Amino acid sequence: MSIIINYIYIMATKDEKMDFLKWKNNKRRKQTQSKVSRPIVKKSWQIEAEKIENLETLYTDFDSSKADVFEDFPLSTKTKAALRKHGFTKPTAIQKASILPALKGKDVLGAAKTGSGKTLAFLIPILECLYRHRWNSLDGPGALIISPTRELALQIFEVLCKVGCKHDFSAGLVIGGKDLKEEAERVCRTNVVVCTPGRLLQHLDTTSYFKLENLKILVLDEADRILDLGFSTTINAILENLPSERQTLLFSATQTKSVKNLARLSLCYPVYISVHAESRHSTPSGLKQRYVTCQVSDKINMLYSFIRNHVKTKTLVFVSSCKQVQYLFAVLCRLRPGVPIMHLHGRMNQPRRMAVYQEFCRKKFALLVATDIAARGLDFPAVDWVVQMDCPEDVDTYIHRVGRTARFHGSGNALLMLLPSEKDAMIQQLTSKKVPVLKSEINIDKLTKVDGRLQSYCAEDQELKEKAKRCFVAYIKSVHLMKNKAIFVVKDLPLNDYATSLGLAFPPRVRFLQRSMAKSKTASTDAKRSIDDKPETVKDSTKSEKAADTFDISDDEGNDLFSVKRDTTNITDDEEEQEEDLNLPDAKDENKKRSKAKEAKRLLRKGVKINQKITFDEEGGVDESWPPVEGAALNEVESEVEEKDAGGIDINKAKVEMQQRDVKDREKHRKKIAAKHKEVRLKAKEERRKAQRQKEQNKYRDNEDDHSEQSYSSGPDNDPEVDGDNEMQPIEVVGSSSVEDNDSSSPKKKRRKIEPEDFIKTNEDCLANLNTGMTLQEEENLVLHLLRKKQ
Ligand SMILES: Nc1ncnc2c1ncn2[C@@H]1O[C@H](COP(=O)(O)OP(=O)(O)OP(=O)(O)O)[C@@H](O)[C@H]1O
Repeated sequence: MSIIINYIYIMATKDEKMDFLKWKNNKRRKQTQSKVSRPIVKKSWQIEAEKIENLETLYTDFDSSKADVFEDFPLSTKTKAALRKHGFTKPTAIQKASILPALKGKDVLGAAKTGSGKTLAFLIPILECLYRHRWNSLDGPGALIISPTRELALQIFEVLCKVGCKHDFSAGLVIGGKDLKEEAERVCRTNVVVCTPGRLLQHLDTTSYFKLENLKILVLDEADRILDLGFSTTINAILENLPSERQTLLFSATQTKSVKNLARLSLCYPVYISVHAESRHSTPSGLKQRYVTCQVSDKINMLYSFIRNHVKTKTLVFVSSCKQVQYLFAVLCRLRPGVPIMHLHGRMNQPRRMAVYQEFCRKKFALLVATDIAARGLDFPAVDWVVQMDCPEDVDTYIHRVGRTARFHGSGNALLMLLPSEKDAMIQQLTSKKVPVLKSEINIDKLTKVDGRLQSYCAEDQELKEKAKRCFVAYIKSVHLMKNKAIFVVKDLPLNDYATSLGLAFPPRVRFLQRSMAKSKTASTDAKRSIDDKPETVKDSTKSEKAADTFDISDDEGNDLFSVKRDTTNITDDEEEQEEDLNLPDAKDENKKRSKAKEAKRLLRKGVKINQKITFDEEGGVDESWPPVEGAALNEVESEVEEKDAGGIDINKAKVEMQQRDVKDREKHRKKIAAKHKEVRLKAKEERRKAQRQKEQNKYRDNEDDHSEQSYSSGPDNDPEVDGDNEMQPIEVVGSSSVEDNDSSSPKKKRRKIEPEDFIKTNEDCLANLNTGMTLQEEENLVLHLLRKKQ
């Protein structure tokens, strides 16, 4: 091309050359001009990289104490936009203090009062961390948030969806009660995993392709709870799967400072941030706290009276165990105090739990009875009252429970019911931890008493009675297992009164308690003996006694996520059930049993017959009666003896009687079944026989003309068409199986398998039809004659 241009240039005239040079210069000038003015178009990733670089430089110069709004924070535009969108404009104290160190990549231990916005304090650094690392779905899990309960995990997930709505990360909720396989497929592609410890470990164990080796940031919400004994094995197993080079954030209203716990997390120069450490109280300022002292037997009356006086409020009631929740919920539903009643505990199935949680969030006025699964972290909107029917395990539990109200600058009320035995020690502990709780006096006489109604409910509803029994045992068990023996003294509980207040006539027997009391008795006598022998051993034996009473578990009975913190090895579930079922006579109950016997006598005198059922057979005779006549007679005799003894039910006698009745009943039942089977069998045979007869008659008619001989030998047993001579043949043939065997050539004979019953019937039928009109003697002679002839 250039050769051609050069050739043209040589050949061109001077003017032409001048023009060409002009044109060339002009073009060059324009080209250089356009190059200067055109802006450099950068790729989006380049812009993003620059922004991230700028953000990181801002971290060093930023003073969070001077920043009043999120807009001032060195955050990505996407995070800021989402915060704006959801109305989060001003950061709270904990957010101000902890976001910056977390952005800088430091390990943070954050502590602040309940409802002070700790969730955002860890969610914002998570989003920024992944944004800085330019994380995407192909990178898998980059952040992990562990929560102690499913409800709290769901709540965190919902807030994450709000503040992360402008980012492109994927987030997943990994909690129990869902399809594991389906979850496994998604969890590997999830960038931010919000989970409960048990479910996460399940995935780490079973989902082969789920790996956390790229994890950048780990968050433990309610860290002290997650790091306590209840979760220790699960958390240790999870930590083994995490990379050692990661950032760790721990948040709680009651933060752990246990070096042992923190050492497990291998924190790197952690920053401890406690924004309310210097404040006067450890609970929110808008929270009014009161306590009342009452007997355990007055608790339900007090709760009912409270509800009746606070119908237009949203109330959360805490009790110690699932079984107490179940019973309270059942009776409150029956009592209809005029407010929607809900319940939440760990033994409910997952969809139900979630439904209750969401419904209570939505409701304006409602009452939720719950165990401590609702104590931590849950942000139910506008709760007016928190009522603690049972004394919490410790002050931390108290702080979390009451923290469900008066959240985020709001106000609320808390009421704590204390037994006289619990009061002093608990109040002293609360005061020492800066919890301002005031005493309230209650006029017990003015309470609305519901125990009478509960007793009648229990009498008419066996299921409710069982619930009451379980509630009783569960409460005693929870008190027995509490760590702090200065507060929780099970032997001071008035068991009889408590049982009556639940609607039970007698307190169910709590066997583990009796055993443990017997143990402590022997321990104390041993100690006495050792005092006499060696004074220096006293200390040790008292210690061992205390150790026997001291247990080491948490109270989340029934919550599959909360594993037990206390040592329940001495009390098995089976035992508990037995204890609930058996109400064996006690020396103490002697009087009550006697009065029951008297009551029975009174009924007999009046002629009241209880639960009598008589069934008549077809002839009008008595087929069945309840109670059985023999049994009733037996009872009468026994009741006389019992009256003499006046000592309640004799279990051994009752057992023997029950066994005898059982044998009789089984025999009767067997006979009935056998008779029924026989009837069915006979019916079937009759039908078969009829069908066969019909078939053979038809065949006989068809072949009658052509093969008369054959017809006789194989013909019907009782064919009415056959004549005198031939009538005898079928009897022999049918009766003799050998004939059938020998004459294998005849297909007709083979077809029918003759049963012995058939034979009897057939012969009878044949004989009935073969009326020759001769005498028996004549017939015999004829038969003999024919046989001889045949031979
Ligand atoms: N900066 C903010 N601006 C407005 N509202 C906020 C802000 N931060 C948090 N909140 C609101 O405050 C309430 C309590 O927040 P959050 O649940 O995070 O408290 P918490 O400290 O984690 O409580 P707990 O100790 O009980 O777990 C929530 O309803 C939340 O939406």
